[in-house]
Amino acid sequence: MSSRIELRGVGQTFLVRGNDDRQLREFVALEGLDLDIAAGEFLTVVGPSGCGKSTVLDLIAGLAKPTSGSITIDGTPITGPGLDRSVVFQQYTLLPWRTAQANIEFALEAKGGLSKAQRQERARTYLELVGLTEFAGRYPHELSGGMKQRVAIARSLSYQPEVLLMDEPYGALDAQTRERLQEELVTIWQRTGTTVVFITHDIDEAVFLGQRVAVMSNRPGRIKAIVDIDLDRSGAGDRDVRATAEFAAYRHEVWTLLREEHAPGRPSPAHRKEDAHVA
Ligand SMILES: Nc1ncnc2c1ncn2[C@@H]1O[C@H](COP(=O)(O)OP(=O)(O)OP(=O)(O)O)[C@@H](O)[C@H]1O
Repeated sequence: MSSRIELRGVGQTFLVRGNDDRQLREFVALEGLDLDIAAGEFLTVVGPSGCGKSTVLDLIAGLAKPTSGSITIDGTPITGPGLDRSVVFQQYTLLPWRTAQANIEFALEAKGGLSKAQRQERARTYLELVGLTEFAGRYPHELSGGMKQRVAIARSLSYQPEVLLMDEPYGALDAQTRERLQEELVTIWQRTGTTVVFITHDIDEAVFLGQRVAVMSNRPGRIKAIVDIDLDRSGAGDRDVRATAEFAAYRHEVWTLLREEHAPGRPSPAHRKEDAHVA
């Protein structure tokens, strides 16, 4: 239940109005972006604000078409949204008039192909996976922010997508809830083998979650470097993986790459583009 995704020479140009003359002009958000995402991998994406992270995710989701280049999933061009891919956004997009369980069932109804009993069973299974069995009957306003996001994740996983696309899904959560959900997500990913692409501003989050961290350059966005992360996350709930020396070293590597983007004239000698694994 996983898919391989390839982006080749992807460019995205938007037409925007100039501040002064209000004339339409081209705005290059992405240019010549190459990226390979292996089947079943957990890839995190970091980059300066406005570098095009969400644009990349929208393109993979099929919510937009690139101006140039190609994007394929298992060799087939992506031409629009599909049930093989599911997106989780920062805002909890739950229906307020439906319970947690009914929100998931509703999404499965839209997908089709399952009887009512199967939908109910599937919704229960995924609520259990995110630890919300006891809250199945609650409405969104009766849930905490972290719980709502867990329902949104359970709903996305319930379609059993091959690819889970996550755009800053934990951005609005407090630090402790965020860490717990990161650990839960790693466990779910290990169990399901889904391909995950996860966008974040948070370097710790990117290092903790990703098997690889893709660092994007300033606009126009490209993949500047890929950092392979080899961390033992087993027992992450009991062991503070984030406090280990390995974690700190990876964190520093990603931080330095990002730092160069904020001060592009002064690359650090240890992390010049040619020293890193450039995708
Ligand atoms: N539909 C659009 N029309 C015009 N410009 C757009 C559109 N969508 C995105 N942009 C511009 O493209 C650039 C990349 O936007 P995007 O949201 O992908 O960046 P990002 O890296 O996700 O940003 P952030 O980290 O701040 O969320 C930004 O400068 C944004 O203003």
